[in-house]
Amino acid sequence: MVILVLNCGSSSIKYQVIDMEDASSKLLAKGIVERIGLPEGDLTHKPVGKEPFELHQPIPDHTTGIKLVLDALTDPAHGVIASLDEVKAVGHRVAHGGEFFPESCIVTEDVKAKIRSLFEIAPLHNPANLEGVLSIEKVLPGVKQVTVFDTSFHQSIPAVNYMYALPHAYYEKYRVRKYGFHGTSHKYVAKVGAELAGLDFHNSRIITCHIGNGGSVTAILNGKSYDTSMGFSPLDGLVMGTRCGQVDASAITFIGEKEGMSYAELNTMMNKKSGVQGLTDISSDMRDIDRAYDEGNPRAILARDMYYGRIKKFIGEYAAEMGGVDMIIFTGGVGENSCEMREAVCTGLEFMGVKFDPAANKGARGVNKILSAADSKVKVATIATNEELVIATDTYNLVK
Ligand SMILES: Nc1ncnc2c1ncn2[C@@H]1O[C@H](COP(=O)(O)OP(=O)(O)O)[C@@H](O)[C@H]1O
Ligand SMILES: CC(=O)OP(=O)(O)O
Ligand SMILES: [Mg+2]
Repeated sequence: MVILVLNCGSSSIKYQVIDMEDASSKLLAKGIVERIGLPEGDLTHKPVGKEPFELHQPIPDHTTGIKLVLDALTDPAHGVIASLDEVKAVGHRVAHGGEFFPESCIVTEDVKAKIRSLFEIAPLHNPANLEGVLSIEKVLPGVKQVTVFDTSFHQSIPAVNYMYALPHAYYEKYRVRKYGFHGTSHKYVAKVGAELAGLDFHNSRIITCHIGNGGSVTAILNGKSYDTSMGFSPLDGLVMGTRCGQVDASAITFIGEKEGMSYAELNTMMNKKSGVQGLTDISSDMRDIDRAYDEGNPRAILARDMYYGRIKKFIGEYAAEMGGVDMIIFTGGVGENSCEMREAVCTGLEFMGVKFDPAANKGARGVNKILSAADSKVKVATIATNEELVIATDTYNLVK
């Protein structure tokens, strides 16, 4: 069964086409549409076994982007299917599922309304995710659609870890609590990592660090999410590309009063103008920060030290919460590629049984690999995440 997987971000669409059967999956193509809504957009299409294809043109919205993807998929030269009729189902990543969705589900009017009701608390993600669903309704009417939520895996977090110490009425009225994100990735890499290290996923203490443009750390106790660094929205926790992560809330109300900023402006400041971008005024992309760091730029040095330091703090916190840790896993764009980050975070954790192997770490990019010494009490690994494969699997199981 041919399944299209869409991961619609605020300005990008990542996609994969996967042929799923009961016991196997075959990747047919993957790619990315970037810079949606900007004067010049890009499509990079990578069909398996064929030459890659690129397109540079304005892409005003997600519907246009999805049409370009479908054209690329059926193109005689670089396509991978003869006609769109071959696409039997579409699986979508949705960032915020609130308390509504402990599991993936088939899209209905009610599901769409619930995704919409969460726009306010996931403004960078949910509107784009729903637009993906609506665009497919337009261009592939009648095809079955499935939504897979970042928050589902974290629904197992106990109240002691998900409640905020705010007046209880706000939880009752608005469900203000920690939800957590990147759940699909945390669960996937923890399972793959446990297998690689010979651990029992259902009887282990694993800390997963998903470090991309957005980033979060999760404590996984006996196969279930026990705590995570993102919160009510994908803003909390780590220092990120443009998001501030953990900050004393009174600093925000203070800035708001001094600068006469509205709540919406404060939200934009924290979500889009902070993080390493805000600290350096250089870039939100860690590759640019690495370059500036190597050139000795003092603000890049401070920003990177803060970014790495915050990851280490969460590892310490979660090891304490679980009474120890058996394995630490790095994934996401930075987690899979930045040897510097992994070494900086793991150095100094010897006291808790981490014996990092810098030689194994060197040059390990986009692979699944153990990075700790053979006699390390705590295993360390980098695992390439594959949220799209999980989405395709859930989609297949729901529609078959
Ligand atoms: N070789 C590398 N070294 C350091 N950072 C990298 C490298 N390759 C990619 N990254 C970083 O990964 C981040 C993007 O990660 P990704 O998981 O794709 O993000 P998202 O899914 O949140 O958009 C960017 O900050 C990028 O700079
Ligand atoms: C939820 C979230 O932060 O996602 P991303 O890392 O893709 O921005
Ligand atoms: Mg991501």
